[in-house]
Amino acid sequence: MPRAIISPSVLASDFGQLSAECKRMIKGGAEWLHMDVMDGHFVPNITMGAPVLSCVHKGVPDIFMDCHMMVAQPEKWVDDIADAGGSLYCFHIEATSDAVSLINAIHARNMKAGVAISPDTPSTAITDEIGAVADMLLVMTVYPGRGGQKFLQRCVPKVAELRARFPEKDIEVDGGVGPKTIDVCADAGSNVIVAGTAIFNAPNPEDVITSLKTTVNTAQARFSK
Ligand SMILES: O=C(CO)[C@@H](O)[C@H](O)COP(=O)(O)O
Repeated sequence: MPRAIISPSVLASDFGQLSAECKRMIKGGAEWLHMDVMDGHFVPNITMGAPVLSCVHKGVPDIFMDCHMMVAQPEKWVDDIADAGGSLYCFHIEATSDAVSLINAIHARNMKAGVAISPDTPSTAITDEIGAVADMLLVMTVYPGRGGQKFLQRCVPKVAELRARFPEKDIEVDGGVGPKTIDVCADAGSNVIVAGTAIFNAPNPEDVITSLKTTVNTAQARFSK
């Protein structure tokens, strides 16, 4: 049964205090930290790249960096992100023509490989062949590019479709996810939860982390029956 994993999106955090914010999230129960890498090409925004991730990794060596590569040429950054301490390299299927080779290259650098789909991409773009070799599948529930957007409920059936085909994989949702939207995500079968605004803007982030985790674990227990 895939376990619940909460991956706070640091995009909503205080960027000047990244390492401290990551430590605070880990102390609050987060297993992963979601690092939004945006290149200004694949998405109309620029955030951070390997040099910043490397600094965070030096400050928090045990961190699991869930690197969401919103970049136009995902093949280009595998070595840099691995050298920076990335744990999972998640690329967009829309940005590559050979997902299986890219997954092999990511694995060759000892990172887990994730495959993301944007809201207008069908879940079937993740073919059985691609899904079989990927470690994680990411269904975006907002258009990639910035935090704080409204959750797109119409993306949720894609989670259910992927969960039916890949019962043992990690399936992540990202965008507008929080206490008000977690139920539909968990019921559809998502077990890795990215939340930015809902966690970082909460008076008690650790309470939100605990509540998201409980909802997901309860839903996953139903799946395993
Ligand atoms: O990658 C993205 C958006 O591009 C996400 O990771 C968001 O940054 C999540 O933030 P919230 O929607 O939870 O505020």
